[in-house]
Amino acid sequence: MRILHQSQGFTTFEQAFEIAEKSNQPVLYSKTMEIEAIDPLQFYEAGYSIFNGERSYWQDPKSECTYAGAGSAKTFHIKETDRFNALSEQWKRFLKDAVIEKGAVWTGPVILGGFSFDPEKNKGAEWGSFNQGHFQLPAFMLTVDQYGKSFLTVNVVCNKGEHAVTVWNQMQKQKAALLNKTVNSLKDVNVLSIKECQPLEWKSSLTAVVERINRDELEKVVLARKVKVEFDDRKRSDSILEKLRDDQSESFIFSFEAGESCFIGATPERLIKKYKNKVLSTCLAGSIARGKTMNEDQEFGKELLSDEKNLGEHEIVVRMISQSLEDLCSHLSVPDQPVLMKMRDIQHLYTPVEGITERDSILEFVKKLHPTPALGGTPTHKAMEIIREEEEMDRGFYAAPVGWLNAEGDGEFAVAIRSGLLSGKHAYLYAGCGVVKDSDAESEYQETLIKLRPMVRAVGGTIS
Ligand SMILES: C=C(O[C@H]1C=CC=C(C(=O)O)[C@@H]1O)C(=O)O
Ligand SMILES: [Mg+2]
Repeated sequence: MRILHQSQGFTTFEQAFEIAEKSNQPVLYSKTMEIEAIDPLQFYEAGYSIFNGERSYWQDPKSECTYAGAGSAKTFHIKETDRFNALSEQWKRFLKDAVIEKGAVWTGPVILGGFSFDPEKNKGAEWGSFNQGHFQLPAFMLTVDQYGKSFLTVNVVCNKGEHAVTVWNQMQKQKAALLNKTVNSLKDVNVLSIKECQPLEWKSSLTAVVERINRDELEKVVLARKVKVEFDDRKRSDSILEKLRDDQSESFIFSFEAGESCFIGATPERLIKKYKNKVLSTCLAGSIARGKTMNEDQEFGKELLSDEKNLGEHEIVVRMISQSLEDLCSHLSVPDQPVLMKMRDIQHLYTPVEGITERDSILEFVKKLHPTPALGGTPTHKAMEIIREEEEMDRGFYAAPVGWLNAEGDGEFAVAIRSGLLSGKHAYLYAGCGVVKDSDAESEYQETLIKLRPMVRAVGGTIS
């Protein structure tokens, strides 16, 4: 005799199998329950032994909603160039017959992941696991809401021919293992070297691009570069997340594992947030260092707020984002002036843009907005051409949309700057800067150094 603690959960679980049996299609079963409060990072770490390579993490700056995912009920490997529509269609199709017992607002089936920056760029070998889009529906997803309440969503794909009791028992076993796991302290991994990839070539290419801007070929382009870090062993994303959480609480903190690789970072830049009919985007461009004293910091802030070069860099982003959102929103509110956003190492010009919309899916907004001139340039097409020509590297998911999406089409995406790729005993860290007519190669280079600092520090290194 099989002993099974049959609950309401099991009855609906069986229903999902019945639907799968009849339709001959996989059917998602998704159930959420409130659980004892748990630190999402502890949950992420607990997932390591069973689900290494299939974990995800997302935290917004206000910790309104934090997700930690362990295991994959379904991975969406997006290969199509039109990656936003491809994911949208696959997600809708996948949810068609789903049986969902949703508990609270940020729970239920949620996919987490990101897209490539530019599908037309030749793929770098280090980005091999990520395709044009990589999203995971976690088998076990922890949600921690703004009040600190914790919810566990369990997602199972039910297939024709499978035995409901067997699948249920296996899921219960994994759940118990995950929630009861004690986490050991992480082994120290040392940085052997940090190498800036072709910094001199990057500076000369930037100077050449400024000349093209002065010849009116385009108005702005963001040029990025890469730093390669070597460790004496594999660096675990858990320890990096821990540092980013301590250091970068004003940022979106994310980690997406794809087998042996992991894309991880702490970005201050929201692309779009959608909840029901409300959307919010933020324009972030124009930068200056933090001061060493409070006085100096305020002076730097004032200087940034009145600096023509930086205001120009910023205004181009506000213009493009406002125009793009106008097409998708019935009402839009755009402040006249930027304000400062201060992070540990850097301060930026910041303009929030809010709108009201009738559109169903956040992916429509992602498609319309990416790449904004904070990461691409303007005119977009010309800027992308120049990035393809001038940058020696493949950006992969750097500077591209990363985030999450739920069954209602709501979600939040940020642009993945201040980020890096973990691959084997290496990490590749990225930073870029907005190049405009008044740009100077040396100061743009210095700006990228500042932007690299949080990730270099988080992997255990230093950079000047
Ligand atoms: C492209 C990056 O930053 C963008 C976001 C904020 C400020 C920027 C700037 O001032 O150049 C960039 O547009 C990066 O950090 O890699
Ligand atoms: Mg700049």
